Parts: sequence; structure tokens; C-alpha cells
Amino acid sequence: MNLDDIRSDIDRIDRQLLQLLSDRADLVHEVGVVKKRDGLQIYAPEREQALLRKLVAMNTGRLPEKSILAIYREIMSAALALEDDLKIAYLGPEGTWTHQAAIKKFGHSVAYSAQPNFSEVFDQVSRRKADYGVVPIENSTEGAVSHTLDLFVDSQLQICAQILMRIENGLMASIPREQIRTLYSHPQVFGQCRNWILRHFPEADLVEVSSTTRAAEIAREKASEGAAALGGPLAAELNGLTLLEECIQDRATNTTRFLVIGEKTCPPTGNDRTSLLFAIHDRPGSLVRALQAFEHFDINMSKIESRPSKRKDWEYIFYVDLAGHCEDPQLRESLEALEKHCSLVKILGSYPDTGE
Ligand SMILES: O=C(O)C(=O)C[C@]1(C(=O)O)C=C[C@@H](O)C=C1
Repeated sequence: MNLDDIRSDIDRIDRQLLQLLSDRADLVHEVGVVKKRDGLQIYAPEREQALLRKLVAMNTGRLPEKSILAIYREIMSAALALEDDLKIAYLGPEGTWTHQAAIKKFGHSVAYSAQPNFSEVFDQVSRRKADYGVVPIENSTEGAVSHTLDLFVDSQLQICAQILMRIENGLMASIPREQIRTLYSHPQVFGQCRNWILRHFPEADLVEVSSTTRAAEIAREKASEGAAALGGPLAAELNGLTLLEECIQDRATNTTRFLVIGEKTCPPTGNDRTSLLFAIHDRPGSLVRALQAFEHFDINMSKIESRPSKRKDWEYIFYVDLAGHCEDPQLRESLEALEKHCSLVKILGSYPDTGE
């Protein structure tokens, strides 16, 4: 076969693909009409999860799983945009890791709205100026993002999905390495690169800023003062900076877990995670008894954090993640048992326990 023949076969298949995609779009439009009529959520993470799992299992061709997932991410992104003018709020400016996580989840067809801090992301969704928000919750090297945890206390928003994203930070500047005097970045990124900084820039001043993209902007603006930034390659590219060194995080597998927040949580998928917060009575053994509620019903607790309650000194709020969905009978029973030992229990949401 010659190249022209192969290409004309590809053209024929593309025509068929386009026709099939248009047919799919017609059906998606109908789904949108039904959802609006019945007051259902446009974004359906449980359906996306089931669809992706089925497609990956069905695939017997040459395309790797990663490519199937990427292609379908964009097909479903187009679908979301057809069903409604979806807007996703994230910690900006453009190019932050949170922005990249949001795109990983919602694709390129929906609208995005950059916010200056995490509270604004919550606020935009609460005031319905955005449909969903994306916020980081924890990093595998540096741990919890405490500000996000704190925001859940007074918010009515629910978690509806999670995004796992490998974070590979780099050193970026528009000046040579020898001229660097000050490093700018988000505090989480400084924590993820602590050993590298001590080894390579023990004398540098570290300045915390609101995001990695903001750090890159400052590295561009203050180059003559010896400024450089730590962050992702997209932030470097958007600010015309050179990546002087890549993958500087202390652990190669450095991963951040982000949450999608919205008005409603997600229905069960069979592989779910539930996040909640609770406060205990100030009595001996309260915490042990609270946690025994999970053990008693054979519920696996994958994480626990504590934060000051900010209402009374030395009073804490505990955040836990459990395997299962809050509609599962066993998990429901364990939550009823938990309530007996707590002055406050608040379910933050149940959502698919996957990174896709
Ligand atoms: O099935 C739905 O609920 C749809 O809205 C369609 C669709 C899709 O393209 O398959 C799009 C977005 C949803 O998040 C899930 C699935």
C-alpha cells in the first residue's frame, strides 16, 4: 500500500468518526434536556467512571489505555459544554497545577475561571457563579493543604470527584543559574522540593506566593533582582521563562490529590471514597471510641488529619477518608455509631475512588 492509499482510508474513517461523534452529540443534547427538566446534575462522575471502565475493558486494539482515556476525556468535555455552559473555578492564574488538574478532569471544551485563592473558589461555587470548583487537598510528599480543609467547616458544598496528578516541579528563570538570589513559589511546592533547595540553593531567600504561576510572573518581572520560580512547565512556558532544571521534587512519585466541589455529591459507583469531618466530646477515650465505629463495621479508614477548630483553643476537628459510599448500609451504620461520640459530624461527600 502506498501513502496516498493509506491516507484515503484514514480520511474515510475520519468521516465516519465525525458522523458518529455528531450522532453522539445529538444524544448528549437530549441528555442535557432531560437533566435540566428533572433538576439533575450536568456533570455525572459516576457515569463517566462506568463509561471509561467499560471502554478500557472493551479495547482490544493498538491504542494504549492512556490514549483512550485522553480521547474520551475530550469527547465528554465537548458533551458537558453542549449540555450547559459549564464553568469551573480554580486557583489561578492560568497554568497552575490546579488549573492543569481541572483540565485533566473537565477537558478543553468547558469554560474556566481563575480565582486568586481557595476561598474564592469555594465562594464562586457557593454563589453559583461557577458550577464546580477544583482545589488541592493533599500531596503525597508534603501532606495536607490545611487551608482547603478549613474551608469545608463552614461550607455547604460537597465533594463530587477527585483528581490525582503527578507533580513534577522545575526551576525556572530568565537569568542564568549563578545570578539567582531569591526563589518564589507556593508553600506546598517549597515543601515538596525541600532537600533539593537545601542542596542547590542553601543561601537563597525563599518567598511564598499564592500560586506557582504567580511565582513565574514575579521571576519574569524581577529577573534583574535575581528572581527565579519553582513550579510546573506550563507556568514557565506562559511566562517565557527557561526551565533550568526539571523534576526537582524530593520524591519522583510526588502526587497531589485535588477535589472537585459542587452542590451535590456523587451517586455510588461500587468503588467509592467518603470524606467527612467530626469533633469529639472532651472526655477520656472519645477519639478511640469514635474511630472504633469504623473498625466495628469493617470500614477502612485511609486517612486522618486534625486541625484546630478555630472556635475554642485546643479544640480540634478531625478529617477522615473512608472506603465506601455514604449510602452503603454498613458505612451508614458506622456513621450512626460515630455520631454517638461526637459533638459534630459532617459528611463532605462520596465520590469515585479513582484518579481519572
Ligand atoms: O450520561 C450523561 O449523564 C452525560 O451527560 C453524557 C456524558 C458523556 O459524554 O458520556 C457527559 C458528561 C457527563 O459527566 C457524563 C457522561
